[in-house]
Amino acid sequence: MIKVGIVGGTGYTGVELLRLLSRHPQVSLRAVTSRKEAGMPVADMYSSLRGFVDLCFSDPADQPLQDCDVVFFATPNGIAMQQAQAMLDAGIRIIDLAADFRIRDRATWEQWYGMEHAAPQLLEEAVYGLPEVNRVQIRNARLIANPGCYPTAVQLGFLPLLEAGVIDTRHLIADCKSGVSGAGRKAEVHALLAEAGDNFKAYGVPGHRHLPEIRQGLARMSGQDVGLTFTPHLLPMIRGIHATLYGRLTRDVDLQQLFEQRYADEPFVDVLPAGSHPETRSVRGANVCRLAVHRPQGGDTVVVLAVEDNLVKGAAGQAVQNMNLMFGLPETTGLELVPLLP
Ligand SMILES: NC(=O)C1=CN([C@@H]2O[C@H](COP(=O)(O)OP(=O)(O)OC[C@H]3O[C@@H](n4cnc5c(N)ncnc54)[C@H](OP(=O)(O)O)[C@@H]3O)[C@@H](O)[C@H]2O)C=CC1
Ligand SMILES: CC(=O)N[C@@H](CCC(=O)OP(=O)(O)O)C(=O)O
Repeated sequence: MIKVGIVGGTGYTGVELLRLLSRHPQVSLRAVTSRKEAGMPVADMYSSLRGFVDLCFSDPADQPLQDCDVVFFATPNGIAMQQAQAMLDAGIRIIDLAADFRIRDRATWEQWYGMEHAAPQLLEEAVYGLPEVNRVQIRNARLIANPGCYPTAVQLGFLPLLEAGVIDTRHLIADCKSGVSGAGRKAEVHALLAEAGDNFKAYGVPGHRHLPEIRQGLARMSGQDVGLTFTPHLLPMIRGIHATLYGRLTRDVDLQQLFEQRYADEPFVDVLPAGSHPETRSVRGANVCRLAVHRPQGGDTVVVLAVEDNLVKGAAGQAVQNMNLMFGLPETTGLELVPLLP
C-alpha cells in the first residue's frame, strides 16, 4: 500500500483528494493536516466522508508526515516550496497542487507570484504533471508540479494543433470560464452567493498568473514562443471550467481526425463527435476533459471547446493520476468515476 499524507485537507482540493484516495485500492491514508481544525475528525467537517475516512485533522507542525511515501500539498502557493527539499531528502515524493514548481524560470515565477522562491534548486527537477504530455518523466519523478485548472483545459485543447503545427502560434486566444470553487474555500467577498450568483464577469484581463504557465506549456508543445490572450471569467456555478479556444489554421487538415488520433490512447481525454458542444455538467466529479473541435463555416478559424471539473481533472484527479504513474500502477486506478448528474 502507498502511505499517503495530505497537507491542507480542509480546502476544496484537499477534500476532493480525500474523496478519491479513500476509495483508492492501493492507498493507505496516514495524515491529513489543517492548522485551524487540528483535532477535529475529518467526517465531522465533511459528513460525506463519514464511513470512508476515520482520521482527524492534525497540525502540520506535529504530524508524522515523515512516515509517508508521498505527500500531496493542497495548500496555497508558497507553502510546498518551504518543505520540499527536506521531504525529498527523507525519501518522500511530493505532488504539489499549488503553483510552486510549475514555472521553470525563477524570475518569471517570482514576478507573477510576488514572492521569493524558497527552493529554486528544485525548479529544474520538478516535472510538470500533465500526463498527456509528460507521462514518461512523471513515472520517474520525485516532485510533481500538478498543473493549474485553467492551464489543464487550455493545454489539452491546443495540444493536437500545436504538435501538428497547423495553427498560427502568434495569435492564440483562450476564453475561459470557471465555477467559484476554483477560488478555494477561504472566505472572500467576490465568491459570496449574493456577489457571484446571478452574475457573470471577466477578471484578470491585464494578466493572470496562469498566463505564464500556459504559455510555457504551449511553447514546449510547438517548439517556439507563442502569443496568447487568456481571459478568465467567473461563472455562477460551483464546479467546472469551460474553455473556448481560438486559433488560425495555417493549412488544411482534418481536425476531427487529428484530435481523435492524438487522444486515442488517453484514458482521461474524450474527443466528442464532430459538431458537439460539451457541457460542464458532463464532467462533474470525474477525471476527464471533454473536447470538441469546430471549423465554423469552413473558414480558417479553428474553435476548440474544452470542459473539465476544476477540482478533478483540474486538480485532485490529475494529482491521483500522477501518483498512479509515479508508483507504477495502472493510470486509471481509483479514477474510474462516473460524472454526477444533475
Ligand atoms: N480550487 C481549485 O479549483 C484549484 C486549486 N488549485 C490549487 O490548489 C491549492 C489548494 O487550493 P484550494 O483547495 O482551493 O484551497 P483552499 O483555500 O480551499 O484550502 C487551502 C488549504 O491549505 C491549508 N493551509 C493554508 N495555509 C497553510 C499553511 N501555511 N500551511 C499548511 N497548510 C495551510 C488550509 O488549512 P489550514 O489553514 O487550516 O491549515 C486549507 O486546508 C492552491 O494552491 C490552489 O491554487 C489548483 C487547481 C484547481
Ligand atoms: C475562479 C478562480 O478564482 N480561479 C482561480 C484559479 C484557480 C486556481 O486554483 O489556481 P491554480 O490552478 O493556480 O492553483 C483564480 O483565477 O485565481
